[in-house]
Amino acid sequence: MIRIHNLTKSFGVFKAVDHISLEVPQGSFLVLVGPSGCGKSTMLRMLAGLERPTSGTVQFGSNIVSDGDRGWVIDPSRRDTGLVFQSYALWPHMTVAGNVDWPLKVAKMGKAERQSRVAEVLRMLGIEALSARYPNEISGGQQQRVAIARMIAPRPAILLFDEPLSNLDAKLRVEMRTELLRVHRATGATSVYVTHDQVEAMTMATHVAVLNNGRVEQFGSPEELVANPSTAFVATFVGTPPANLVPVNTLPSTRMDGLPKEALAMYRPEDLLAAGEGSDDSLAFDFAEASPVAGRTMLTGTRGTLRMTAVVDGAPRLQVGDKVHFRLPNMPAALFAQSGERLS
Ligand SMILES: Nc1ncnc2c1ncn2[C@@H]1O[C@H](COP(=O)(O)OP(=O)(O)OP(=O)(O)O)[C@@H](O)[C@H]1O
Repeated sequence: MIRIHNLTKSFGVFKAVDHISLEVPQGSFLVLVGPSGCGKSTMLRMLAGLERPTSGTVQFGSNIVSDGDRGWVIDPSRRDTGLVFQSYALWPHMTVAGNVDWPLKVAKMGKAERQSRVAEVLRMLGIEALSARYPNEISGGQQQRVAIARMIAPRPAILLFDEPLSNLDAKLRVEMRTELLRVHRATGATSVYVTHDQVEAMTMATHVAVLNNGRVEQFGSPEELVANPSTAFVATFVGTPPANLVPVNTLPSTRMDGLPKEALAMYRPEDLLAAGEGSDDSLAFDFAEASPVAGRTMLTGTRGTLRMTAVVDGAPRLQVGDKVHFRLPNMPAALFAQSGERLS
């Protein structure tokens, strides 16, 4: 179990992490997701013991491992955590096996036991054939596997990942997601994974915390966040593609009835229809792009700073310069205040 209570980290007057509280049970895969600068890495560094909280506590199982109010932090090497960064940070002068063996040596494990554990984790990551190579003799994806093997070798109870896949190409990234989840399950550890990529978050997590400006916008399962976003930020951040928000006062009059004029209306891409001609229940946008997705078409239009995306069957044939008319359902899926809070 990981319990984070009122965790805050200030740099001068700036709060990078601002009173965050959340808890996940053992074996969870918690993803911290949000835009650049929202405080994800600072959170992870506090979990790793690399950064002292300004206030609040971090608890792993029954142990408090960081206490900002009392001003103490258990050393990173004594927290039973493993850490993998975006840059793999392998030791260039050591072979693959040497890199994986190193933390076991530091832990003073006996030689025979070390050998068998190194072989076991290399096998688990499918890199046993590379054991005698040096880091500069293997690919980026293979280096990332070595970094993961090195992290799990000492059997830490908590695995911490900071954007571990962002240096890999798109195809490898998708493969490594599955691989990482397999390793996570095989170890029985609790994982915390930082990413700015909501697709990664939604596909991997048991629990997601969407961060924005150092605060948790919403904490829940991927399904909950998509089905029931509690803020406008979450509504337009998660989902493939994310939901659309339109100011109520720009809706066609047939769709505005009974809605508060100042609010933002949320429409899901799959609830819209697209046409080349306008009607009294449609909104006109400048056609921007269309792409095939799983036998359907994803269509996007822009109007000033507004963007609208629909996923439809039978899309009209459009070219840049054409108008696309999105037909709206009777009621929006949700309403948000201009400030972002959910109204209904
Ligand atoms: N040592 C520091 N001194 C001052 N400000 C810092 C320090 N470390 C981080 N910050 C600030 O705290 C905020 C959060 O940083 P953090 O690295 O946690 O963000 P992030 O969400 O991980 O972003 P990214 O995805 O770009 O890595 C940023 O505005 C950053 O500039």
